[in-house]
Amino acid sequence: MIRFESVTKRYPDGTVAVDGLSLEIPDRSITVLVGPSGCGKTTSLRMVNRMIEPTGGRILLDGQDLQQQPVHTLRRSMGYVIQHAGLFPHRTVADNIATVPRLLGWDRGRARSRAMELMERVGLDTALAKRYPYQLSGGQQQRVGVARALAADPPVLLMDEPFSAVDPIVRKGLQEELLRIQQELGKTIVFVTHDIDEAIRLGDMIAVLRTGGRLAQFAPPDQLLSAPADAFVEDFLGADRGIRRLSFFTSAGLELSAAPVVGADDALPDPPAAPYLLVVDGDRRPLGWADPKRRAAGDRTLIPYGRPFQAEHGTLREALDSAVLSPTGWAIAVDGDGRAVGVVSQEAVAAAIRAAHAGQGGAPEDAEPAGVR
Ligand SMILES: Nc1ncnc2c1ncn2[C@@H]1O[C@H](COP(=O)(O)OP(=O)(O)OP(=O)(O)O)[C@@H](O)[C@H]1O
Repeated sequence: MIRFESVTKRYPDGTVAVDGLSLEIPDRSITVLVGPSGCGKTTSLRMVNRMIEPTGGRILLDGQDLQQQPVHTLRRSMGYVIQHAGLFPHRTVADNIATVPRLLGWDRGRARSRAMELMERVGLDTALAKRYPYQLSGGQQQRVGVARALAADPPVLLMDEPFSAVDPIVRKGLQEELLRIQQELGKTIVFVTHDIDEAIRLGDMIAVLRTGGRLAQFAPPDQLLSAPADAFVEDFLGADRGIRRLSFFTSAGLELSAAPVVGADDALPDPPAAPYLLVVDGDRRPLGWADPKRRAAGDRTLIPYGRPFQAEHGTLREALDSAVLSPTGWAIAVDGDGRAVGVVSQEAVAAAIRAAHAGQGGAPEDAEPAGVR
């Protein structure tokens, strides 16, 4: 565990970048430091690998004061990833990744096979091994940066805005990759970002810092969203925190109704069983909604269904989004293969949200308001 004890950093010009920071960073999880520009995130992170020394307080790693540990041993136990990856421009991808193993005295062959293994782990085609950093996209460079940081299998990974320089889609891919790698490797990751959405997405714990390097709140993302400590944190979280919090509730408990389903080429039942009928293909994948009134007038166009949600592995946020996007007001639930397994109304999603907020942790069995039962 990494423990900050009343850590202060005052730069020689008098700037107090970090002010009495106390924090316990749990092992084998992702802790995000987030806050506005200049609030001391980078300074805090760099004090962990002693690129910057505190001017007050101390930092302990597994109970040992960092000051007591030789800097080079410490740095080798901590991978470090920065914005723009910071790769060595004149070294190939494989040589970049193998930097620390080579420093540790591994022979060339072993370091190289480790580099190949890590390229696969971070989702890079090993055919890129002989390229130079300038021959890669920004996202690929960041992956190399992550692979390089993981090369000597350090228990701690320090990441300073590692995904900030890439576009939102690449960034999402990198975030997913990091979560996947973390599931496999279980590192102690300290991650700096100024983006609260990234913090919520990645963090097991989130430390919100305010200008002057003071801790505003330290909490898991769900708790941060449900109970911001003060107006500063609330403001920093943004206006739609209620909606974002729904990402932490599963959709698995939503009671699905069996939609009146028809095949693409089928005639509609007469009389129709519902105001709208869900039209599916031969594999039960949704195609759209049929409106019996339109059909009667000879119009066979389907009403678009928006975006279905995953019945078992989705969230209430996705179910709500799905219901809101659907012109019929019904969200379509699908299984892992995209096959329709049922539908749920906006009202039922709303009831599930009320129940979740009432502390029931999921969706109610029926559409009754939570307080009634
Ligand atoms: N070497 C230095 N000398 C003087 N002041 C510094 C030095 N490095 C950083 N600072 C100041 O310390 C404060 C914290 O800087 P730091 O880089 O830790 O913030 P940050 O939260 O990472 O910011 P950003 O999100 O903009 O990267 C800022 O006011 C910054 O100007």
